[in-house]
Amino acid sequence: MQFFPRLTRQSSRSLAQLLVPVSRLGVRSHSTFMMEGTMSNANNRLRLLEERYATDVSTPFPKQVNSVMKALADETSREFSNGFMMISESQAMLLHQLVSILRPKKVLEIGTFTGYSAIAMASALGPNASLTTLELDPCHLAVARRFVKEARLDKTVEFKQGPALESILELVRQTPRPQFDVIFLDADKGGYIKYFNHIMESNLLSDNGVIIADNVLFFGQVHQHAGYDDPETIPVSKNVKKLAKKAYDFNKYVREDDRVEVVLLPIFDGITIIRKARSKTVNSLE
Ligand SMILES: C[S@@+](CC[C@H](N)C(=O)[O-])C[C@H]1O[C@@H](n2cnc3c(N)ncnc32)[C@H](O)[C@@H]1O
Repeated sequence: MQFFPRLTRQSSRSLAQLLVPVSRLGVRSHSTFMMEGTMSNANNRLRLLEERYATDVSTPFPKQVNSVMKALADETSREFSNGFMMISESQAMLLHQLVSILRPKKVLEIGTFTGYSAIAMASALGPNASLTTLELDPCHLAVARRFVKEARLDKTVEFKQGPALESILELVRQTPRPQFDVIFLDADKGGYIKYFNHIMESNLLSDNGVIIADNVLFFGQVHQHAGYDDPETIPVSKNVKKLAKKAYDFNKYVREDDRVEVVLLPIFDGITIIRKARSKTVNSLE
C-alpha cells in the first residue's frame, strides 16, 4: 500500500545523490508532495525528481498559456503561504490531457484558488465550451481573474465567488439547468460529500460525465484511517489528520453509493475518478 515507490537495492546506490535539500531541487510547493518538514523521507525526494522528469518529457501547455502558467505558479508559491494547495505541473498536464480527450462542453471546478487548474483545463476546451469555477476567498479569486485574463481565457472561464454550496444551488436554480461533463472537486475536504450529493441529486453531472476528486489520499494519511499501518509514518498536525478523516469518509461514501462507479488512483495526492453507474444513466439499456 505504499504511495511512494520503494527504493530497491540497485537504486540505493543513487540514494546519496538524492540526499540534497529540497530547496536545491528547484521545485515549487504544491499539494502532491506534502508540506515542508515531511521531505526528510528519501522516497519523497525521489518522487520530486520523478515529477520534474515527468514534466520534462510531457508535452508543454499550449504556447499562449505556458508562460502565463509558469508566472502564476511562481507568484502563488511566492505570495501565498498555502501555495501548496495548487496542483502540481504534471497533475495540471493530466487535467489538460483529460479535457482534450473528453471534449467536454461544460466544466465545473469547485475550488479555484489562484486559477492554475482552471487555466490548465480551460486551455484544452474547444470553441463554445466553458468552465465555471467556484471560490470562497476573494483574494484568491483576484489573482485567478488576472491570470485567466492574461491567458486570454476570460470569455471561456466564469467565476463565482462565495461558499461553493451556495454557488451550486445557484446553478441548480438556473433555467435551463446546466449539466457538466467534467467536474473537478478541489475545495474544502469536509464539503466533498455534500457537494457530491447535490451534484447527483440535482443531476448536474451529464450521463457520460466524470467527477475528478483531488486529495483523496490526503498527505498519505487516509489509508491509515482504514487500518493500513505504515511503519515509516511521519508525524502530522491534528488538522491534517482531521482533514484526512474527511477524505476517508468521502472515499467510503462514494464507494458505497450505487449511483456511481469509482476508481481511486494513488497518484499525486490521490485522485478519484467517478462516473454514473451505467444502470443509472438515461441512455442505459437496462
Ligand atoms: C486546494 S485549493 C484549490 C486549488 C486549485 N484547484 C489549483 O489547483 O490551483 C482549495 C480552494 O478552495 C477554496 N475553498 C475552501 N472552502 C471553500 C468553500 N466552502 N467554498 C468555495 N471555495 C472554498 C479555498 O479558498 C481554496 O482556494
